[in-house]
Amino acid sequence: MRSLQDNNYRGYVPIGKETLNPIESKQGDSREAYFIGWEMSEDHPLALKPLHGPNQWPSKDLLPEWRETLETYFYKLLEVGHCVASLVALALDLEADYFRHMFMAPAVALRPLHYIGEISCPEEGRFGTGPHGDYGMLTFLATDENRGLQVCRARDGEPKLWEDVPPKKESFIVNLGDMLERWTNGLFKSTQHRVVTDGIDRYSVAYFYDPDYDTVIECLPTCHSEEFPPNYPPITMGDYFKMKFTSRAQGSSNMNSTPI
Ligand SMILES: O=C(O)CCC(=O)C(=O)O
Ligand SMILES: [Fe+2]
Repeated sequence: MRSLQDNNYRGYVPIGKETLNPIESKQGDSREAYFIGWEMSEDHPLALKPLHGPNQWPSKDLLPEWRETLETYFYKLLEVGHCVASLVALALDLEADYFRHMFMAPAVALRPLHYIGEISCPEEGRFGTGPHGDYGMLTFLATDENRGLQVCRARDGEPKLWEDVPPKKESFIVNLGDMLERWTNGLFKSTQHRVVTDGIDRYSVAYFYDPDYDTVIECLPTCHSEEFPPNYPPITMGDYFKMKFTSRAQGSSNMNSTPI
């Protein structure tokens, strides 16, 4: 297929091709996805960086309104992301626009997802989406009325307790990502989540609100003190993503645990 996912992770990902948690999954996640990011021509200076470049669009004959619909959603959600990031900043005793300069040409991603209606079985390693934490700052999830999403609050507990997140019309489910955990020195925890499906097709749309590629993710000034020094070394957004993609390709789990 012409729109198959490219090196910048843009385009179509067939059913079972992606495995978010290679340790716990015995097969690829039973979903298909389509990734779009910030639209950028090939000759744009930023397009030299990983994750950046043109999106892959199916032909207009095939899906006449696909591009316009997704682009409208993409840029509207970017505004929503900026608003919620301001609230996060205020909650952390920072200026409302604290994060804004980190989102000038951000590596945000929009991902419509279709779950194929398999019956998931976590004990046998069959998931709609394997257990993981999202890598960036915030994720805005819109889902249809079918259940599937679960979160684990006590991520270091054994056995892990997974709770259903009931779908709610006209609302977003907001997940906190790994970067927010690193920025806040563990005060905000990256939401560990997974999708288990029960034989019914399910649709969701994930929007990953993630900063510019070169943003350094380091402990925020209001989140450390002498008794509570930074737990995580600084890392750029780009290097963090590279690290996560590499460890996923090498078969590591994407579940986070509290650093000791
Ligand atoms: O489909 C969902 O509800 C969640 C998807 C998800 O967690 C992801 O793609 O990272
Ligand atoms: Fe996720």
